[in-house]
Amino acid sequence: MVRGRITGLAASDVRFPTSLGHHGSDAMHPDPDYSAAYVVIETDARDGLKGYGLTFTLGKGTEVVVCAVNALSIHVVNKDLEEIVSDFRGFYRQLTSDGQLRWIGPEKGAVHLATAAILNAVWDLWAKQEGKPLWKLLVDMDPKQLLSCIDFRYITDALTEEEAHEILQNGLLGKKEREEQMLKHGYPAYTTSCAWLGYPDQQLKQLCTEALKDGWTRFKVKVGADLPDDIRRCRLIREMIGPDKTLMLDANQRWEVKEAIEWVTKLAEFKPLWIEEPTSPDDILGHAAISKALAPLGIGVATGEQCHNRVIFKQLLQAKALSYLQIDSCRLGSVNENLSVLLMAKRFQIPVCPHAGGVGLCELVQHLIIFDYISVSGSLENRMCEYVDHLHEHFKYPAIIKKASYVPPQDAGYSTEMKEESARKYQFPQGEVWQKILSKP
Ligand SMILES: C[C@H](O)[C@@H](O)[C@@H](O)[C@H](O)C(=O)O
Ligand SMILES: [Mg+2]
Repeated sequence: MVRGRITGLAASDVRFPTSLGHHGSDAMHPDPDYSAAYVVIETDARDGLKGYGLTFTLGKGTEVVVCAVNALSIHVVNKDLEEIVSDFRGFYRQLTSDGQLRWIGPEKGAVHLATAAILNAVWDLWAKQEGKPLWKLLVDMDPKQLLSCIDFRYITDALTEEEAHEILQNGLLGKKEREEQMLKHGYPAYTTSCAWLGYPDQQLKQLCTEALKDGWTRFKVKVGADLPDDIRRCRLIREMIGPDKTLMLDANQRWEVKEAIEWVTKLAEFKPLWIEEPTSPDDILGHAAISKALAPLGIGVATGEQCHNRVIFKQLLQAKALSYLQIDSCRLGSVNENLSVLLMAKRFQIPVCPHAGGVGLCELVQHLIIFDYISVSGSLENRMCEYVDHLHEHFKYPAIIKKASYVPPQDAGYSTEMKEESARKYQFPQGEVWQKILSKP
C-alpha cells in the first residue's frame, strides 16, 4: 500500500507572535513565540499526497533547526517510502547516526529536533497513504511491526526487544474494547491555558471561570519565579477550583535541587499532584532527590518535555526520579523513539502524561497517547494529556476537545498539516504578519 519515491523535502520557519499576549510564558521562557520548523515531503506517487511534519520551537533559533533539517535531507530525498517503512528502525538509525552530523548531537539539540520534524512528516505520509489517523495505524500494527520501528540501542539494559514484545502481546487483550471506549469517551485532558506566568490575576480568574464552565477538572499553574507570587496565584486558583479538582505546578527548570524541595514544600498546602521540571532536565539524580523528598507530602515529580532522548528517560526511570512521564511528540525522534519510551514507562509502571504546551503539540501527541492506552498501558489511572488552547485554528485537522477529553482524530495522517494560508502568512520573516510586526519602529 505504501508507495512513491520521495522527490522533495522543504523546510520552513513558521512563527506565531504569542509573546505579545504572554501566552505560553513561564519562569524560564517569559516571551515565547510559539513556532515550528515545518517540513513538507513530496513523492512521485500519483496520489499527490504529501507528508507534513514539525518540531516545536520558541521563535529565535527556528532557523537553526531548519538548517539542520536541510543538512539531514540527503538521507531522505530519493528514498523509496516502502523501503523506509519496511525497515524503519534502520532509517531512524541512519538519520541519527550520520557519521558527521552525529557530532552535533548525538540524538539531542537542534539536530534531533530536525530528525523529529522529518520523521513526523514521514509518519504523516504513511498514515495518509494507509487512509488512517496515525493512532489507528499504530493500533492496527502487529507487535512485530511496531518493534521493527524502534531503535533499542542504549536501552536494552532497561527494556529488551523480547520484553517489549511481551508488553505488546499482553496489550492485545481487551484492545478492541479500549478502542471503542476511546471513540466513545475520548482521552482525559488537563488545561494549562488559564495560568501562564505572564497572565495578570484578573485574566487568570476569567480564564479559570470559563474553563470550569467548560467542564475542566484538572489545571496546571506556572510557578518558580517569585514565591509570594506563587503562593498568591496558587491560593487564587485553588479557591476557584475547590478542594477536589486537580492542580499541577510547573517550574520549567527554574530551581537548584535544594531550593526546589524548599519552595515546593511551601506550596504543599495547595495540594498539587505534581511539580513539573523542578530543575535542569539533565539532572537525573537531582530529580531523584527531589522525588524522594517530596513523596511524603504526596507530591510527585513530572518531567520530559526537554528530555533529549530515550536514554535520559531510561535513566529517570531507573533512578526512580519521576512519578509522571511527559513524552513530547516533537523533541524525541518522532513516533519511533516515543514508542520505546512508552514501552519503558509501561515496564517501570510509571504513568505517561504527555506534554502539549506548544504549537501543534496537542495535534500530534493525542495520537500517541490514544495508541498508548489501547495497545500498551491499558490504563487511565493517574493519566491525562495536556491541552493548551492556542493556535489550533492554523491546522487543517485541529485537535478536538469534548468534556475535557481529546476526541480521537478521524482524518488520515498525523494531524500535522497547517493551513496553507497560515504557513504562508506566519513564515518568518517574509510572511505578511511578520512584515507588519517588524516594520513597526
Ligand atoms: C514555553 C512553553 O510554553 C512551556 O511553558 C510549556 O511547554 C510548558 O512547560 C508546558 O508544560 O506546557
Ligand atoms: Mg512544562
